[in-house]
Amino acid sequence: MKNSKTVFQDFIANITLKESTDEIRSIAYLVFAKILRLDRTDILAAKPLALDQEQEKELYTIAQRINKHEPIQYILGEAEFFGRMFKVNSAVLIPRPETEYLIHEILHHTNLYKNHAPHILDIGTGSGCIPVTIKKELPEASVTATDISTEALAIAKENALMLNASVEFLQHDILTQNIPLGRLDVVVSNPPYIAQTEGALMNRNVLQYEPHLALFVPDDDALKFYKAIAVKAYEVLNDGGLLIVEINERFGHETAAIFKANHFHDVAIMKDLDGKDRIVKGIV
Ligand SMILES: C[S@@+](CC[C@H](N)C(=O)[O-])C[C@H]1O[C@@H](n2cnc3c(N)ncnc32)[C@H](O)[C@@H]1O
Repeated sequence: MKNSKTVFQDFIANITLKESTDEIRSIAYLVFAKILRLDRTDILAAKPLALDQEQEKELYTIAQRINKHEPIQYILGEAEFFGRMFKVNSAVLIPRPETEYLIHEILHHTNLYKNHAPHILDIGTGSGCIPVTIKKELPEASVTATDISTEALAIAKENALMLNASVEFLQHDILTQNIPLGRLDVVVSNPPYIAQTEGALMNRNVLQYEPHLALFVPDDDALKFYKAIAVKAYEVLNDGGLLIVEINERFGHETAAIFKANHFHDVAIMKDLDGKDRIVKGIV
């Protein structure tokens, strides 16, 4: 009879990706946790394991999808962000660890609000990972999130429901519409910021599977989201309010200049753990 360890080894033997053994193994652990409810210890313990036909077929199909470079998060329909699992599908960007940095900065800023519950807006919410996390970490906040994509908003709403976070969602185009809200304390956004020509250098798993609406901007106007966000956020932020955005590492200084040109003060560029410019923030 097979055991959990040999089934795991057989699964890995079916993966033909060029990634390192460690990366393939961590993908396989995610698969086994979700599909067979087995963690690393269960697998290493080589427990007797008899798969039924359906499970065998499912593991085979997953291996084929992995071999076609489909991100494991889309295959399993979930991704981790700030310690919580979020549903994802091909209509939403897979939440990235570097985006968690925005959450830390917002929590730090909202510590300043002792006497009133802050109102926070996330523009271009995708899976809803930012507003749902903020609401879970800061339950007294009033949180609104927008996206142009109805498909993305559907997933974001599912996540809010699943994680029991009360967030208001609005379909909204930040490039052509003003922000339809009253006074805000924080505006946050991780907008599309990859120039079309940069796309040519990206990995197949991103390029073929993640939504281009979430990723790309034209080469000749790569900062168009930051320009629109800075103008419109300034109009609706309270005095002392925070605008904070994730950026393309190539455009830290240009994005900071847009903030300054729109009257934000204390404008700062912050680096991620790899030392790359990753966040720009400013105060009204
Ligand atoms: C880089 S993704 C970020 C998703 C999510 N906030 C995250 O950090 O994982 C950018 C999001 O902006 C949305 N978007 C694209 N164009 C937009 C527009 N004109 N107005 C509002 N949202 C837009 C996309 O649908 C996508 O969900």
